[in-house]
Amino acid sequence: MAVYTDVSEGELEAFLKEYQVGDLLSYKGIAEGSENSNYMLHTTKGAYILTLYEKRVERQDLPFFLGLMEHLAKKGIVCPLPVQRRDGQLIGTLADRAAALITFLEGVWIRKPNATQCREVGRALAGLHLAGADFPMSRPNALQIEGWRKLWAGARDRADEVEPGLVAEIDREFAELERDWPTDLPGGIIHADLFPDNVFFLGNELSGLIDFYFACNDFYAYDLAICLNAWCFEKDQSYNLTKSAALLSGYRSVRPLSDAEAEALPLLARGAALRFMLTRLYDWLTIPDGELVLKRDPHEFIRRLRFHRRIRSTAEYGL
Ligand SMILES: Nc1ncnc2c1ncn2[C@@H]1O[C@H](COP(=O)(O)OP(=O)(O)OP(=O)(O)O)[C@@H](O)[C@H]1O
Ligand SMILES: N[C@@H](CCO)C(=O)O
Repeated sequence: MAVYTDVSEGELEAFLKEYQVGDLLSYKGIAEGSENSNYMLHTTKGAYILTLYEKRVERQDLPFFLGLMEHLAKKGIVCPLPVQRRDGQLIGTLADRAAALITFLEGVWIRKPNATQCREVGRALAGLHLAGADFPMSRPNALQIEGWRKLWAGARDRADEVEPGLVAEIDREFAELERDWPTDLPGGIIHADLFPDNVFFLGNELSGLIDFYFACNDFYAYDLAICLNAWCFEKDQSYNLTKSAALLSGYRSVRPLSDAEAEALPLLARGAALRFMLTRLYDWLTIPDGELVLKRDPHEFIRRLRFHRRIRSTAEYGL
């Protein structure tokens, strides 16, 4: 999260009158994260997270995201619950943005996850895939190859400033991914952004999943490939095979992977690395410095992309 939009106390109090959450005691912006504006609220009834949806979230998609959280929570996945307004709606408007209140989850996200925690994440991801299978709504993935192309079009002119030679490398990558991207793997609802900062733990026990604002319908194995990118690289960008093997075995203990899914992992992981490189690159080049917004480094994902390109067998992921 981040704070792109400031909210005054008066505006917030008026907004909260639409809910049965008591009176406002305190609120503060959460600097962490990069997509939406988030505030931590304390009211006389408890703690809540207020989210104001920013550029990558379309208002028309909110019923999908919030409905999905309700659906998953009912199925036993620990995730925030959207709070209903007095009129029964889940979405309001604050400071000219679509806004929602969600329940606060206990736990912390882990800066340096261990293999046991990676196994838990694999299990939770598979659990989410199974629990989402009967969710009645669907949403195409806006960040598939076509969406990546749009981001690239907005960043390509200046990409060589970030790293010389990047334009030619990424153009080649697009050509290969477009040629080889699978078309018929098992799919359904995926989280699509299950990074360490979106998973809370209490010790080694996973205590909740947050941030469903990229959730969509896509291949399950693509979600797994996102997690390999997000959880298994160390700070020096080396790949931690122990964590990777743990994450994959955790996943497979809940939902088996077909041979076709396993074989597709290196390519899907390249696509996932490219996707996160591109959103980061775009933000890197377009968000002014000095905002209360975390600008994430695209270089990490350039290196991860190169790693996956060199993979010749899924054994290199510990599968
Ligand atoms: N339901 C919740 N309970 C407790 N803390 C929360 C909750 N939702 C968000 N947070 C806090 O806000 C931070 C950012 O939230 P979130 O990851 O949803 O934001 P984002 O801008 O969408 O970020 P990202 O860059 O990961 O997409 C979290 O790391 C956490 O500290
Ligand atoms: N998890 C993403 C941010 C949301 O797109 C990243 O680390 O780049």
